[in-house]
Amino acid sequence: MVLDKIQKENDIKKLTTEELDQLRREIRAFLIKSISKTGGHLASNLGVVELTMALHLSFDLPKDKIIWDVGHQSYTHKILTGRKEGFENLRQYGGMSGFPKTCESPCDCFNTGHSSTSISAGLGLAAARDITGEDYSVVSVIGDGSLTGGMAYEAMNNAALLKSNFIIVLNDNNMSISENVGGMSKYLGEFRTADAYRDLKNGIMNSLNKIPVYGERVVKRIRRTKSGIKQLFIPGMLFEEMGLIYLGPVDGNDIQAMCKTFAEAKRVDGAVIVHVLTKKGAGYSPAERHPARFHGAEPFDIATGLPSKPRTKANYTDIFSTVMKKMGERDPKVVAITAAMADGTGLKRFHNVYPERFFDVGIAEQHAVTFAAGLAKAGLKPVFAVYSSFLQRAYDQILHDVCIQNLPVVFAIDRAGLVGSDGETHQGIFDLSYLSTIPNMTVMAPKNKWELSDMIKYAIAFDAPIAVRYPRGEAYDGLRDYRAPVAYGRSEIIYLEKGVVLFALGNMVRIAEQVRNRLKEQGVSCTLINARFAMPFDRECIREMAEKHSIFVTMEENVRSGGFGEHVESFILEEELPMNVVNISIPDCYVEHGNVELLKQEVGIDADTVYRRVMDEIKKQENEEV
Ligand SMILES: Cc1ncc(C[n+]2csc(CCOP(=O)(O)OP(=O)(O)O)c2C)c(N)n1
Ligand SMILES: CC(=O)[C@@H](O)[C@H](O)COP(=O)(O)O
Ligand SMILES: [Mg+2]
Repeated sequence: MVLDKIQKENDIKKLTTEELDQLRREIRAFLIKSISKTGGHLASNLGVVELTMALHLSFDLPKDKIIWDVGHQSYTHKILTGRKEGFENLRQYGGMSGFPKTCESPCDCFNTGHSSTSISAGLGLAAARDITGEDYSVVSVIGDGSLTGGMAYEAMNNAALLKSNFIIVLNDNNMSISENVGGMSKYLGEFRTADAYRDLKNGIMNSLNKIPVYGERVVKRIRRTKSGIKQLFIPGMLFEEMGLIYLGPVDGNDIQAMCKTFAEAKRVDGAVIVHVLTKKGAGYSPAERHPARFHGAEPFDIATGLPSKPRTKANYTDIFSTVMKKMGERDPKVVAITAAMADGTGLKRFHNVYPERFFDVGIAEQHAVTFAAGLAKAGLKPVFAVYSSFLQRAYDQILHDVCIQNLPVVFAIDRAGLVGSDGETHQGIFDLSYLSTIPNMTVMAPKNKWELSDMIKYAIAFDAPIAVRYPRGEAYDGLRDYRAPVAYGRSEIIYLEKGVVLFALGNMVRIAEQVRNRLKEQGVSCTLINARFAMPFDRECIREMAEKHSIFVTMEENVRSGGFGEHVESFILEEELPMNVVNISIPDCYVEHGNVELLKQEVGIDADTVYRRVMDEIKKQENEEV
């Protein structure tokens, strides 16, 4: 196996041309086999095998710096830097991350996970290098999907100004997770179909270049001129007009051609963009045919490409998807927005039925929020479906554009809570904190699948900013009989006793039920309340509980700081209610990748830990009484 010759970075440089050809096949086979077992981002990785090899052949790691945008396509880079063994426990607890991690290897120079950050980070490294007088290349690899994110343009604008030597590799597979969208995607798409035009341009440039002295000057002048000739002959003119040098497009299958272009890019002064054409899923036909399904794949059968463990129960996203379709039918003012996550958020169905009321804005969460504000201002009912961690970057738009004007935008926040294998960049554990402090914002969380449906309907009918947060994965179908109508700021009492109150939010109600059963076995009487609203939480109910309870347990899947429990606790203190508060939440830290149940134990929000903490509090109070 040629792959066995790769033990560390730069080993690839010792291989012959024939061995390189063998290596690309072996890497593909290896990726397909290992991801079929562990799951992971297969399609994007299959597309960049040759591109990654060319980068590793052309640059000197770890001296040179490669920044992978999002980082979901960094698997070949991990293999080429001696981490092949890590794939056995890819994205599992304690195992190798699915994203670049500086703690894993000196060849990972910058952590990523969220999109469109690589050009800014790369430019920062390049500017620092220039100041400190060091000598290394900086390369940011960004996909065409990630190039729909605003930060990428802010960074290119700045790169043109700074004039630092800096290489941007545009990995263009004509796909985001699903179809890429928007003007830039259309612009890049034209390069793909313009083979004849490209050949013509290359032919003319080459012929001119061959004319001694004058030819080269003419080529330079053509590049500089703003005339129509330039428009005709120079692809990537948009980038060149911005002040970046454009090279390409280059065939992302052709290692030699890419190496040649990278060598040319290194000689360029200033920022240069190398446009590489790749194919998502390349080399594995199920992934080529269904790149979106194999973007983030669950374990699958290699022969058929079908999931190894087909899902039997609906998840929260499915429920949201069904309700949105219904609401679209009921109310023609309902419009849906996604930031490049139509599949992941379940809006695909809404799109199929109401294409004219569906907006995929690209990976542009900030724009999505302000765009929703505009739609709401004009009388529509926008629902922005978004993952909790990706909404983080739109904090100011939520505050400045939606909440100050008190506009009725619905935030359907999926992946709220621990998401598992994507790890710290993707855990949705901050939204309660960042939303609850914004005046005019209402925040809800459902205990089960029926309540999610009720809350989405309630939110769409609501006339102010409102968020419904729900977790990744299977929707809870217990507590079906508890379906009191949703009322503003009111909780739902599930069992009313005395002594201990479990005041649980969202999917923590399920855990609270388990805790209560165990407390009952020990003869401890226990009230269970489904909080429903994180903001405004049910103050009236808390006051009432103080009459017959001495222990008040808040339960949430969010960090402690600024979270639900902290707000409730400060209310109890302010009102001097005679109850001791036990705050069950995630400690203020970043939570790594791993199985969600395991992570819950690790951070102390599982049933065992909650039960133990309540029993400790009971004992403490008993001791105080003696
Ligand atoms: C801020 C943010 N929003 C959404 C995502 C989810 N996401 C991950 S990869 C991806 C598509 C990226 O497309 P592209 O950059 O072209 O890479 P490809 O998958 O095609 O290789 C999206 C939307 C993210 N990681 N970060
Ligand atoms: C890399 C990235 O940001 C997405 O692909 C993400 O991994 C999707 O997560 P889900 O699997 O929860 O949809
Ligand atoms: Mg792409």
